[in-house]
Amino acid sequence: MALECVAVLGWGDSGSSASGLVFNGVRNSNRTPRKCVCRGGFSGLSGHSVIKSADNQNTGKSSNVNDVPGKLCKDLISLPKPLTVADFTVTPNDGTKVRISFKGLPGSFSEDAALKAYPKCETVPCDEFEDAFKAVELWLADKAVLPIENSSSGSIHRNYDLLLRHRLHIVGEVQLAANFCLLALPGIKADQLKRVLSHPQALASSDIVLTQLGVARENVDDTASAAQYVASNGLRDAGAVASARAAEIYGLNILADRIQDEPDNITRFLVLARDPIIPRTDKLFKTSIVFTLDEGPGVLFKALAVFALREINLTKIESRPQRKRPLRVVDDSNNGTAKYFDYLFYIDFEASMADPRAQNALGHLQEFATFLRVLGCYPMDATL
Ligand SMILES: O=C(O)C(=O)C[C@]1(C(=O)O)C=C[C@@H](O)C=C1
Repeated sequence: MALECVAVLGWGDSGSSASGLVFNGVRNSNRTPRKCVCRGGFSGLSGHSVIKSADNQNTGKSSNVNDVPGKLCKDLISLPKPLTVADFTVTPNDGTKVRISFKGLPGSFSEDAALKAYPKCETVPCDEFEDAFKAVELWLADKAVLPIENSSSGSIHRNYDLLLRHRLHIVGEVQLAANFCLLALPGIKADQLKRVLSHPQALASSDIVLTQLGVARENVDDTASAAQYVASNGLRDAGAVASARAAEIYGLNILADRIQDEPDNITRFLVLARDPIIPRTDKLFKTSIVFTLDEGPGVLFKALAVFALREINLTKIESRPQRKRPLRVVDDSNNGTAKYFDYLFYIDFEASMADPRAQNALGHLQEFATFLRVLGCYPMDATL
């Protein structure tokens, strides 16, 4: 019995950070000459592989430089080295740039969140939230950073729905305090402005200042798009609510800083990736799940009790209609048949999936949930 080695190496992800080993297999085979299929600059497998010279490939004789007197290989250094255990570790933060997709233009707060999580990253702006998901699924980006909730305007429902429709995993969260600035073309004063453009959340959060100015408000897709629009169209009667970084990128002046009504306007973003991370217990982890329940009195109470019983703190609960099953038909002996809206419940709780309490709670929930999916288990962001 001979050994056949097949190594498929060099895991490229569209020129970005992750480069490492995808698969490395050594298997037994009854067939003769042993094939080494190597890609991406490596060849050879520790221990077992034999590199053949061109001369003896047809004869099937073994090739060992020690068998060929006086013909010692001159460029031993250039020969491929056997893999070591270090080759099996993919290190995305080794200086090569991790690519992060986000919705918006450069200078948006979502890009700030991506840069907070990965300061050296290369950001990948996307038109829509769904494009940011797809960019990761299609390996155009390594991760996506998307807003999920805001301290003043609440949940970003679109992203809850997309989490379920796509199969990415939550691998992190980022809390970002957005500082809204009023921007305009250089030389323009605040009292010259007739309208102000921005993301609806930024406009709503800057209500006091905008009301004082008496300007009309115009919604655009993101704060940086507002700045870009004012700048590229040379609008002298329009301002933008956006970040100081957007002012710099698009060449606008900051007329007023910190114009948000609430001093702390915090947005929580999720970091999504193709693969989950390994849950740990040596630091604070959070787990996000989504589930559905049967109809009946106290079922949601029972679902929440699986966490309360184990002293697991819940940090967020959200319900969304089930699009594919919008109504549930229930028998009602008095009035015939009743119809109820059917919901998906999203819960974030403070425990790692490596913690037996979390495993038991989910095992318990699974006994009566009609559907349950773990969206991700990730380190908590306690910084601002
Ligand atoms: O418009 C932006 O700059 C965004 O990144 C989007 C967004 C949001 O979706 O809520 C994110 C955070 C800010 O508070 C305002 C807007």
